Amino acid sequence: MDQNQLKKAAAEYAVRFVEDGMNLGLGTGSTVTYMVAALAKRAQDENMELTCVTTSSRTKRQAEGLGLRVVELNEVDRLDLTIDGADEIDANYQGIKGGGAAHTMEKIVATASDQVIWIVDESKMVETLGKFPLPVEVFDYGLTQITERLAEQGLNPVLRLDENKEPVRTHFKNLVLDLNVGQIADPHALADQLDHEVGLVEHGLFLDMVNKVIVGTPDGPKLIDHIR
Ligand SMILES: O=C[C@H](O)[C@H](O)[C@H](O)COP(=O)(O)O
Repeated sequence: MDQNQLKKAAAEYAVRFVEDGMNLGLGTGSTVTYMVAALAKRAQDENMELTCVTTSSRTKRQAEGLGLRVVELNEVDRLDLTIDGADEIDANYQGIKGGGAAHTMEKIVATASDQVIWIVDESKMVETLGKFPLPVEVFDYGLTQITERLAEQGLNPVLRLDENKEPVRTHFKNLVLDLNVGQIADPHALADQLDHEVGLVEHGLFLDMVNKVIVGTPDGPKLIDHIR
């Protein structure tokens, strides 16, 4: 099975946790694309009433195009469940997200959710975070200075460029620095350090946030439950 088949299997498994009447957070990325397709089908087949909040314009377009009801986050009090992908998950179920530059919206939505499920293929599961560069969203204003400060801390920031060598922009029109930090032995310490960095909008460390992980494996989707 290739990586996309594993992603799809995990994504399709996840929609069983959706219940009629839920307020749902929908993440971003290739795995989420499979999930949104499966969700829309289930909602239609079972005539479910769902209210969805999206974490990118890509997901919004797809969800609305498939007939799901999408509202702004400010229009709901809480979300019952958010289903999202991840770039790396360690042995303690801490994650790195933001490979698609959507981590700021994703973190706000995850924080507003009672339950969070991550759907990944098995290549994303690691012992220790850090092989995947850690994304941080920053303003244009003060880019030179924040880049230098992060470099001084040994975090090796690299401005993310697209295929045309233009800077990647987030939903909020900000920039992304990818930090090449190597093995992140203490994710909480690094998150704390980044949380105190002036001009840093949000980083891609998602700590103590996930309740269930669904891992696509060649033997079928594996559910890791009761994480917190
Ligand atoms: O910014 C993007 C998100 O954090 C994605 O959830 C993450 O990059 C995983 O994406 P994919 O499912 O495409 O591997």
